[in-house]
Amino acid sequence: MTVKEATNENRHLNRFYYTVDQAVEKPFNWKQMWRLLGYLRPYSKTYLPGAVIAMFISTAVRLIVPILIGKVAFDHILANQNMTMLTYLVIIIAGLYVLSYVGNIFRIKWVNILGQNVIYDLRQHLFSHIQRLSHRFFDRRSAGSIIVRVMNDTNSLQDLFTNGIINLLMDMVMLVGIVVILLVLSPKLALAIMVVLPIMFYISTKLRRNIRRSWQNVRIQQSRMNSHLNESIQGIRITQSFSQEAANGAYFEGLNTDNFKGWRTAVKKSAMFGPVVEMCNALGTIILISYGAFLILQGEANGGIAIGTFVAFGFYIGMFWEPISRLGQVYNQLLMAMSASERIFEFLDEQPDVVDKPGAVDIADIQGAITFDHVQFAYDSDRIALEDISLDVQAGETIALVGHTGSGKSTIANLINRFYDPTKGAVKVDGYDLRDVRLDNLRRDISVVLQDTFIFSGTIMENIRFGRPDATHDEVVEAAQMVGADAFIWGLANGYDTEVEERGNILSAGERQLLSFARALLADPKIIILDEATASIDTETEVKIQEALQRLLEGRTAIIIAHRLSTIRDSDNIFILENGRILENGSHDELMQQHGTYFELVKSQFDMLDAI
Ligand SMILES: Nc1ncnc2c1ncn2[C@@H]1O[C@H](COP(=O)(O)OP(=O)(O)OP(=O)(O)O)[C@@H](O)[C@H]1O
Repeated sequence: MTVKEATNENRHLNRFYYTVDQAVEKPFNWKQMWRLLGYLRPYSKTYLPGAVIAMFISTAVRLIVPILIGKVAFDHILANQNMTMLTYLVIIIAGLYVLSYVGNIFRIKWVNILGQNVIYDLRQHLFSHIQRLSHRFFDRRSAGSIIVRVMNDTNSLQDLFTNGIINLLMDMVMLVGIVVILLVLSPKLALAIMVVLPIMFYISTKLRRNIRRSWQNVRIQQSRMNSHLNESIQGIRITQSFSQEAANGAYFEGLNTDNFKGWRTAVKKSAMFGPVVEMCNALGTIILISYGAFLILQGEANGGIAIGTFVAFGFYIGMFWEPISRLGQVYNQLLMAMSASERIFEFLDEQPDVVDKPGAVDIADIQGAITFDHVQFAYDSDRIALEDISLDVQAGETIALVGHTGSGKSTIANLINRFYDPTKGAVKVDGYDLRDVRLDNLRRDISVVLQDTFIFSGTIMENIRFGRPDATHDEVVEAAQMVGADAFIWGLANGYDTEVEERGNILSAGERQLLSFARALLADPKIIILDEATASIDTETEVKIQEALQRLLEGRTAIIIAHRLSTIRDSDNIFILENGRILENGSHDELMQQHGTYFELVKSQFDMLDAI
């Protein structure tokens, strides 16, 4: 397949676009800029003034030296052939260059430290803020788009903070300095040369923006390739089992082609910048030589210039283009910073909807009684997930939630954890409305075991310790033994010190669940929620697990969400949910006698087993 075909063929696929919908640049906004500059405040007495002073010193030296060479050396010393003065002058100029060199070294050093610190602070601020946001926030956003903001958007502010702001200051001082000096030396020649200025500024800003957009385009292509690669590797088993390697490969080829073309365009445009600056430089030099020579011939007495002025102009013209072209660059950096910071501030301004209210209390010694008092809940305003749910769970009781997919079982668990607040009614623990209790206090006493257990990268030991980091080695082993996880852990290469990668790919689903049981047991919560927790366990293991569960649940309030009804028959109370409402409830025996929905569910599971 040719490069072109590959691109077109993939156009209809609308995947991996999350990075593309984010604007690359935004108009300048003072308020936002001011907020960004606020991140410099912690360094306003250290690196910031240091960098500014160092910058002023090196800029001042660069501005003074051409005058010393032109006006002092040419027009005075050489005109009077005073060799002693010339020696002094050379020593002074050498000294000034050393000063400028030292100033530059410190400027670069401090500016870099400053920039890195600001990005570090910003990223830290953003991450700790995101960690506090409520589930609703994460419901609306993909992990990819959040990662892009924490990494890429903060990175794109890096240039502004490391070089941009100080360069902006330095270039402005330099430009104003040169213009003033040129006007003082010879207004006529200065104005003639400055004709090139707007042309240069225009070309440099336009061209730079064009180049930057091309590189941005390359970054977007690479981002898409990364996303595709990530998804391809994660989903490789599904791809292979559906024999979709060729289609997937063709899609990658399309992305690769876009990337390839993007690079070519960006490199081509970048190569144009140097020659354009050269041309402007040449134009300025031509004006200087032609009009400057004319003014020299005219003589100082007749409104012309001295030779030293001509020499100084030559130096200044050489210094002119650098700040102008860099100002264009800083301007572009500012526009990029506006869009990146807008996205960062959007996250930072996002307030968690579940927070501790002022005066929130701790439940002194949580017992674990749970009450739902006429609870209504909706994830989105137009779709009710729970309607008029009332239930009472005594401390230490085990209840089960049963119902079809989407009936609201996990939503009940989410409300007990206070991941969301009910839209009507109240959820209470030990009689306390959860909205009046400190979140930390509540969640410390609740453990959730999900069917898709999350395993963090690290050792088995660290994973079990997750909910109680100060647990000793023996306590971890004891917890694992109690839930029957100990045997398989010793079978791993390094026992408890075996490293597992993120999501625990080297473990079976059942093993991951046993780990999460141990994790929950070690955390020693008063309330435990098992959401489909025994679904991945085979029947033989299930018997062991049932015993482990007995131990895990002993003395705790338990909410078990299970499709497999055999796991819940001993529960004190079973609630049957349908479309977010409680249809019936009671013990297994009571419900079986009622011949209602529960009875039908049990019967259908038995029929299924019989059929097998
Ligand atoms: N984060 C969410 N945002 C929006 N709607 C959601 C969210 N989570 C669940 N829902 C919706 O709320 C309803 C109840 O979902 P819930 O997850 O509580 O069902 P469930 O009984 O636990 O289902 P399952 O047995 O499949 O796990 C469903 O209609 C579901 O589509």
